[in-house]
Amino acid sequence: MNRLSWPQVRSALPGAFRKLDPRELLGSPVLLIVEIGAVASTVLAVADPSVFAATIVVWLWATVLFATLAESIAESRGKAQASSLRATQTQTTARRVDAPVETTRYTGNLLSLPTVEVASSSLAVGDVVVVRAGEVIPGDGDVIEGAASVDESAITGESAPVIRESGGDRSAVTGGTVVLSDTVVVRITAAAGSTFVDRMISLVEGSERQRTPNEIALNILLTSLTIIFLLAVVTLQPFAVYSGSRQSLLVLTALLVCLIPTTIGALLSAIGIAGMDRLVQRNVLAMSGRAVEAAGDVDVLLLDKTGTITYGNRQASDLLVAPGATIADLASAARLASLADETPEGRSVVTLVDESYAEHVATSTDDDTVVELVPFSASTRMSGIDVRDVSTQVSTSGGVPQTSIRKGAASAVRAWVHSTGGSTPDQVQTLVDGVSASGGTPLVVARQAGAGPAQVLGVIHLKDVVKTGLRERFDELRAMGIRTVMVTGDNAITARAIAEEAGVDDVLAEATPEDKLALIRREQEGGHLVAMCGDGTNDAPALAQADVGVAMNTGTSAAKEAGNMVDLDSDPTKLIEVVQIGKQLLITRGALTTFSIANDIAKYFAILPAMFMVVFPQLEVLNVMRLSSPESAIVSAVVFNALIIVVLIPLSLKGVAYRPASASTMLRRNLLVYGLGGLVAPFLGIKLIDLLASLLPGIG
Ligand SMILES: Nc1ncnc2c1ncn2[C@@H]1O[C@H](COP(=O)(O)OP(=O)(O)OP(=O)(O)O)[C@@H](O)[C@H]1O
Ligand SMILES: [K+]
Ligand SMILES: [Mg+2]
Repeated sequence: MNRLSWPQVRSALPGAFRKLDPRELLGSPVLLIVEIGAVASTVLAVADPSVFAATIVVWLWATVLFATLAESIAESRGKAQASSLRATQTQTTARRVDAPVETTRYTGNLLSLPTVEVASSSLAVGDVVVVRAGEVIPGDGDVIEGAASVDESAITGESAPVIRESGGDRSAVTGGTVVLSDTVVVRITAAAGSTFVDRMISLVEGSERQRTPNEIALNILLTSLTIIFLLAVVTLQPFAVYSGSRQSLLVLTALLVCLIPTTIGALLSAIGIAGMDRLVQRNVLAMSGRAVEAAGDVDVLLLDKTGTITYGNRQASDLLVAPGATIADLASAARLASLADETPEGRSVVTLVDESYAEHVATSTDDDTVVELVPFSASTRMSGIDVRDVSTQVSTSGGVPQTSIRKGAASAVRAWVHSTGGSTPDQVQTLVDGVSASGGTPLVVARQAGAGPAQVLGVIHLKDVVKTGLRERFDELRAMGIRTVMVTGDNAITARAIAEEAGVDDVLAEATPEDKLALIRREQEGGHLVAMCGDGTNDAPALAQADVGVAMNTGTSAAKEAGNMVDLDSDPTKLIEVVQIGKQLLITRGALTTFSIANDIAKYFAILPAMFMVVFPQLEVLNVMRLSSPESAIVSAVVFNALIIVVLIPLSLKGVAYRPASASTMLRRNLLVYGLGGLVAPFLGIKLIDLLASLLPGIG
């Protein structure tokens, strides 16, 4: 929104007139005072008509209208976007699973369950639906079975399809997007009416816009200034009467409007709306204005590793056998421990074994076994399986020969092996360190047969790829004064290898969800403003605690729900733009406040001499502008005061240019430019308008 076009202004005009309703202006006392002044002047002008009075009345109304126009223009882009989003909310038919689905995790073949067709609007939270290729996903939810490529362009504008799959951190799907291939089973997480798209719509429309703490503080300042000037103008009259130059109410109103901070009062709300809009243009949805402002002051950024710094497509690529074990042992155990592991990592282990180690694995299934699944969790950092052979069962409980297999983070599996009385050979640690040093994630596999000590069988090498171009972007963040810290559940060596490759400043390895949360609290207690980028359910507490929590759109519903921003492009370095936009918002508001207040000072020099020149000819020295007549001086000041709002609308929408620099440098520079500019501009502007106004009969 760099330049204002006439059609844009014209389409915003009806809205601007609607906003003239005094009830709409209650939130902005400065504008309310101007409107009351305009009404009073209109009455006075009707009672005692003159060209001078009529001109003042017209321009006082113009002042209020320009202010409401600024807000209306700022809102116009969002309105257009909202209507295109509404188009995605068409009613569809959903295939709802017509049987109870108990667990939130893997449950077996849900596809075989009976389904009924229902309207998408009747879906409730917890319902499970089946979506086939070519069908529209009927509501927001998490994929609980299957994997599919999904076209999310209706929401993200990105035409390349994305993968959504069960179990991992890429499970969330959005209603209104389209499944391109395969079939997925989705558990609905949002009721119709409170979906992601609903939130997006109310966000871009600004219907949920609440004033931020900074905005409220500034409004209080502006209101105080207004009251001070109101008192000053009111007490001016007794002096004027005493000195024999009683002032007309019209002139006093004009003086008041010129002195109160109308410029920033008029543009304040447009600046805020434009800031949110700039984020939306970058595909970032900010659920709170407070978060956008906080982003401007963020100095620590925490990033999850998998899915945030890396592409998050962690795939098993190799099996490394431990001393004393065989490849057959390792391949079979790894496969068994992954059969029920519904994470993408788990599925990739099965794929690797089936594709590259099939000859080593005995595929015969034993009907006499009872299998108990041990699902992966972020706090145990292990997954696996317990197998009991019921054919040799002696009693119903206890005494049953049991085989347990665990795979997971080296430290977690070492602790498990240790608890059974076993130990981890040094060579295994060497294998683990080797995988880690390459930036891979090692999963150690161990097996316990019967009640004996568990034996380490080997290591699975999970490979992941660091997203490209991160290093330069993290350098940029550093230049902005932001420290980047990678927090990961992975081991220290892997963490360091990836951190090195991506170019982050710091790492916290082997972090549980609680550790991530604690780290944020610690930083906040140290006076830092913390941003967090994450995608997983295990990142949710941290995303909620962070001052700016940016959830990746690829992530889970829980993560998107917890954060206060969602990046539709799932790009962690988008935070650079978010920070820039936040800073720009704060700077723009500061700059225009400075300009507005400096501006008003210059108007003293136009109006006060004009009012009192007759009785105090000494005031002539203040009349530095050499304005043609007292009436012309007052009219020029009022006209300038109104026009400066229009002149500054594009800047308040576009924002003041931001360059990476320290806050104090920026502040000094802005005070100079906007303070000085604010002082000088009215002298030139008012003089110019005076030259034109003096041509009008009855004024000049
Ligand atoms: N399916 C799985 N089975 C067993 N262990 C796993 C599995 N997936 C991951 N792990 C182990 O658990 C650790 C933590 O995994 P998780 O991905 O939840 O961590 P995280 O905190 O989200 O960190 P990040 O996403 O940055 O890697 C991994 O580093 C890995 O060692
Ligand atoms: K003013
Ligand atoms: Mg994660």
